[in-house]
Amino acid sequence: MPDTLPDPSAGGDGEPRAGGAAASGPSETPGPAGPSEPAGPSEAALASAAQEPGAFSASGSSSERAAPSGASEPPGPSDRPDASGGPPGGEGGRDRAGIELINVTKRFPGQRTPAVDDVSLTIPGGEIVVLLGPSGSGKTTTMRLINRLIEPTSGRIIVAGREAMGLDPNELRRHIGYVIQNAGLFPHMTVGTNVGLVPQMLGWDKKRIAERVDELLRLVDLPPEQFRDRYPRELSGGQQQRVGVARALGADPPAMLMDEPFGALDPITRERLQDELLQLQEELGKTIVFVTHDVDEALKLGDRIAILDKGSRIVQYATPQEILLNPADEYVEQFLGGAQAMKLLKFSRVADVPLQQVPQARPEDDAAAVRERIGTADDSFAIVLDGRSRPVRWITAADLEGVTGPIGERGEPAATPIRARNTLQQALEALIQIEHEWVPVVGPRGVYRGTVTLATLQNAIKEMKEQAKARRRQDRTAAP
Ligand SMILES: Nc1ncnc2c1ncn2[C@@H]1O[C@H](COP(=O)(O)OP(=O)(O)OP(=O)(O)O)[C@@H](O)[C@H]1O
Repeated sequence: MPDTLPDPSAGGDGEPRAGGAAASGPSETPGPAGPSEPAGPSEAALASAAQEPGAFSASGSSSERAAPSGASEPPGPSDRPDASGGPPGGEGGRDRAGIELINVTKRFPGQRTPAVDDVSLTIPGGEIVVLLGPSGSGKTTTMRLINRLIEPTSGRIIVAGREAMGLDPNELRRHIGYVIQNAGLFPHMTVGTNVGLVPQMLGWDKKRIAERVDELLRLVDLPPEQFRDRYPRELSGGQQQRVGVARALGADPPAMLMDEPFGALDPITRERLQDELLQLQEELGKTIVFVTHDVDEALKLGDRIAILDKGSRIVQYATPQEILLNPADEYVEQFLGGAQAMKLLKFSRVADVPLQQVPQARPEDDAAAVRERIGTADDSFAIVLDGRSRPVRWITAADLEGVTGPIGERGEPAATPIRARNTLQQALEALIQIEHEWVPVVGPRGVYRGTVTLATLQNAIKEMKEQAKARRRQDRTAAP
């Protein structure tokens, strides 16, 4: 490993970056030091420096996207885990690898206005929070403050219950993966070496690194045997970006900062990578801060979105649904660009609406008992689940006429399920395409969650509109 490595992330988007860790111009905080690590490599690589897997990880490696509680307020400081200290992965930090900014200001030398001006923001553990704002609003600066590539002028940052300022910057970055536009891969290293960089910095042995590299490449859908020995220039933009994500996940950090990771990709690749990120998140449940200019990307990916104005001033911080139904002001409306009703369908998730619950059955269940569960209504049925609670068939009372003993393989095959993270628009498309009037909904590992019908969608939209109307009335009453 050479002593000094070039910094592919510096000026990746053509602009000099604050605290860019170019080989000759490291970040404001010193780069990690260690016997086996390079001096001054890419900030992306360094910022995603490693940790022992799971040492700091959110409990439960999978989390369904959090259904909004209806309240637009994020959890307040009192909801966060212990901010007073304790080891990473200790009681306070393990549950929720949340991030909190408290009155954070960053004023660059010689600048009249702060790039980040007294910002307070709570990023709940296991969620994707999108920072959406125009160019120069301070999104990147905010990200770099979180992993201490730059230091705040004032204010506090809490990461997984610990004061960031009290942590060694290198230790902090071991808990936070960092993905940037154009991936920031080292061009002279193979894909495998790029992805294994962080475990290598941690001093893992060769076999363990090789296994982890292959595992990560598979995770981002790049078959290791095809991709591990290629160089970044031999990959498409989308593939490079996937490698960037794999590298950031190197040592399973509980949190990831993603700064316009898909900004340079064509729309189709971009959509595909967004879908992959959501799928990955369903399994991994990371705390992700994601920066974008693109409102559709924000609505699609964000569990919550912070809409920023100059100085990272938060104009609105709420779920996508809440923002669409109740934009805080004209600035937010302008950002949304109209067509909110369609966007509601396009970006609200099945997980966000109440699902219909129908009787359930297992192949080994007694026919008479299932018939009783189904009842007598003509359109009644039970959904049959397999041993891993996945929907496989549906069965009516008529199918069980005269049957004794277990229901076995009776009934019709269930429609291909949709996922709880799918949008209402996708649910509508699925309902239009299939013969039945309902479609099963599944969560992680295909586990059954409920069913969706046209009526479910209609009621959900009606309910959302009524909630928004009630809130507007409340706002008008509260206005002086
Ligand atoms: N190192 C620096 N020195 C001085 N000013 C800086 C520095 N880095 C950023 N700024 C300024 O801080 C403000 C916020 O920049 P930042 O890069 O955080 O914005 P952004 O919202 O990420 O923009 P973009 O979407 O264009 O990347 C800008 O006015 C920028 O010029």
